[in-house]
Amino acid sequence: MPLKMGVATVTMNRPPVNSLNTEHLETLHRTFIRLENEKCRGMILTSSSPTVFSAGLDIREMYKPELEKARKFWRTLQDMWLKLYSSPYPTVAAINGHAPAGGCLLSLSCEYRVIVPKVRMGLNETQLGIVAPQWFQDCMRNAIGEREAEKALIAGRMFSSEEALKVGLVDEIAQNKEECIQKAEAFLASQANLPMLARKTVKLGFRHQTLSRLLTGREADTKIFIDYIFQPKVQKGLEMYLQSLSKKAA
Ligand SMILES: CC/C=C\C/C=C\C/C=C\C/C=C/C(=O)SCCNC(=O)CCNC(=O)[C@H](O)C(C)(C)COP(=O)(O)OP(=O)(O)OC[C@H]1O[C@@H](n2cnc3c(N)ncnc32)[C@H](O)[C@@H]1OP(=O)(O)O
Repeated sequence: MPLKMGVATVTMNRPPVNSLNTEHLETLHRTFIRLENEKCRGMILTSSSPTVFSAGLDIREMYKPELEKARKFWRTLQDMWLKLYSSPYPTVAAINGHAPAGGCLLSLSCEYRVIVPKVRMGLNETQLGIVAPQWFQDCMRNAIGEREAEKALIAGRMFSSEEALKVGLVDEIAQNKEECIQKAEAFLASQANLPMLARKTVKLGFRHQTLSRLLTGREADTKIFIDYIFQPKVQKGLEMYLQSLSKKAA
């Protein structure tokens, strides 16, 4: 995590697709805490993969899990997201590859998004037979508005880079990762002279409702997750999805 002029670039590096298991989520969470403690001036979130930003939650954490491990997984996801979404420093996602589901959530939790061409992003959970949790949905709604979010979430729509720009899911398209990072740096530079306290206060004001919805209902949210994924038909769906992903690789 190099810090250049107080700006950190956090590069996810969990091959092959940066899927988010408990350990990876813990690493991200610790990183965001550290950045806050070190009074970081801005953060760029990106990926070491040439084709994938993040494939979202690691489906193997939800497929036939032990109960306590599944609970820990979900709480760690909540912790990571609460830290990122409420970060006092400016955040940009340099989306240099596909960003389905939890990968899309990571980018939506940043303040500004730059994407490369020919990749896809969105909350596709419905297509997997699972449901994007309320706080995932809130992040999408906050980015693109009620009507577009409702349509996208019901369909589990994956947007192309161009569609994402058109609907406001991202702020800019860059030609490649290098340009993506340049544009991310330019956004952070544009924020650098703003008084930090005022900036942070306005940001948290906008995000307060979404944050408190989870903060006041964390246990209930965990229970909803556990009850949902332990249903036999949901497990069957996850099994088939995992098989389809493996078949694709074969
Ligand atoms: C009322 C209800 C309320 C509460 C909610 C209840 C439940 C909902 C809970 C949570 C919400 C879920 C959020 C998620 O994030 S679920 C994950 C969704 N992700 C996806 O659908 C992406 C799947 N992956 C892909 O589409 C492609 O892999 C991708 C486009 C990202 C990259 O393609 P590429 O061709 O480069 O790689 P692959 O050959 O497909 O994959 C390589 C390797 O990685 C494995 N893989 C891929 N994605 C995942 C994943 N998300 N988790 C685990 N493993 C993954 C894939 O199987 C291959 O493995 P192997 O065959 O062993 O090489």
